[in-house]
Amino acid sequence: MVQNFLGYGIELWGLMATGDIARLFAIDLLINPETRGTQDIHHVITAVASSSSIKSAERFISQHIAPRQSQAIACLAYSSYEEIVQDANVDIVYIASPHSHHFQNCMLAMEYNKPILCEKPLTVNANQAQKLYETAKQKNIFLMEAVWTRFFPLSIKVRQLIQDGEIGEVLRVYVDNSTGVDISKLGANHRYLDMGLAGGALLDIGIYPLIWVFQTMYHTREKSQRQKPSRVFGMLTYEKTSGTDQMVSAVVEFPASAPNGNTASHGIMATSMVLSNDPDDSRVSGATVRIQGLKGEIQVHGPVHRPEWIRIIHKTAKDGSVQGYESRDIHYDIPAGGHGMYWEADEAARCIRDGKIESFVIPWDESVTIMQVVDKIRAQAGYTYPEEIESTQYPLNLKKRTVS
Ligand SMILES: NC(=O)C1=CN([C@@H]2O[C@H](COP(=O)(O)OP(=O)(O)OC[C@H]3O[C@@H](n4cnc5c(N)ncnc54)[C@H](OP(=O)(O)O)[C@@H]3O)[C@@H](O)[C@H]2O)C=CC1
Ligand SMILES: O=C1OC[C@@H](O)[C@H](O)[C@H]1O
Repeated sequence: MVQNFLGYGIELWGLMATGDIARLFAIDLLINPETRGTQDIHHVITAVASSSSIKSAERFISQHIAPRQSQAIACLAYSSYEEIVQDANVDIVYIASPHSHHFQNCMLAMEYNKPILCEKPLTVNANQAQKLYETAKQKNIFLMEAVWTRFFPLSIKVRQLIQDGEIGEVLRVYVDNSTGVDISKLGANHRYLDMGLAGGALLDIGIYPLIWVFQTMYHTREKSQRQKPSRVFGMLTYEKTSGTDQMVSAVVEFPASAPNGNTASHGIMATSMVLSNDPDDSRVSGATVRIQGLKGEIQVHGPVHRPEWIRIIHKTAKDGSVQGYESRDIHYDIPAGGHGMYWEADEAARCIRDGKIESFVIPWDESVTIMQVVDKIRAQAGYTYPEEIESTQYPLNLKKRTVS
């Protein structure tokens, strides 16, 4: 990271892949950080790599970067991921390939000691995640899973409320992330429907309910008090043509918390690609996340991955008996017309500036534990992906993008 004359740390980003989320991330990165109150970090994009063609990288730069970044800053186009990880003018790579490829792409970046922010889910399974974090530790390289929702001010507030005891001990969390995609309109090789790209609901959108379950029931405890799930029960249905998973329901049980917990707690998650938790797009279908404690409830409204507002409901008590309820709402803005991805980028940049290799907000062991839950749900359904994308061998040549 270089320092400018005003004392800002300037993070030089290289983007690996040129798909949908890379575009949203690039636009967010180049929004003036002061619009969200960030005074210590600036981001610039110095390189973009496409595994399919140099044209794709060049087009991405001219459409999404050039209009937003000073022409004085050179942004190079590369036609391979191998080139971008060797660019000395890149402080950190953002990996935005399909999740099937994250393990190989992260290993490649670490071969050249490049710090990484890698899109969710970090990998296809827990063994791959474990191997990545072990490699990062051994080589002293920053590695963070891009679970952007956890960096929203709304999420930070929810975690703080729970830690402050606002709703008492949390016994149950319900989360439904069902996005209502019209699968018939997707091309046959869309990543959602491609087993070779680790398609399906669980890894793509089911990961968010688990992110919520863990950030409310696990991460809110002191590190020494965090206990791994005692049991996981899951069910899964398949999309008939592609064989990818389409709908998943699961219960994650956490053991009673020592020393003051009195009972086990349940994280209940549902996800579906074809059903929707907001069927008429009206935002009036109710809370998508409900965090239920002995003294009240926190409800989260809006998309599970990009939440908008919360309602805090308290039991009011007098002389030990419940008298009624009171509630208050807090609405959150995503400043400057952004998508909300800049907060995770700020965190990654600060970690690198401060010499950290792991973010406290999504610690490595928690990221692996979440993937272990995913593995358990998949194992109960006997749901596996092609061997090469489940593998922890590196290097392996995986399927390339087909450009039509
Ligand atoms: N945080 C969030 O809100 C979101 C996160 N995601 C995550 O980001 C990742 C990418 O998703 P998204 O951008 O929607 O996907 P896209 O299909 O739009 O883009 C993926 C890109 O990855 C590259 N790629 C490398 N190998 C392949 C391959 N074999 N087949 C297809 N593409 C390949 C391509 O770029 P190139 O040819 O230039 O190398 C392609 O454009 C996923 O892991 C997903 O879970 C997705 C959406 C939202
Ligand atoms: O992370 C995501 O969030 C939004 C979804 O539409 C997308 O498929 C998924 O990858």
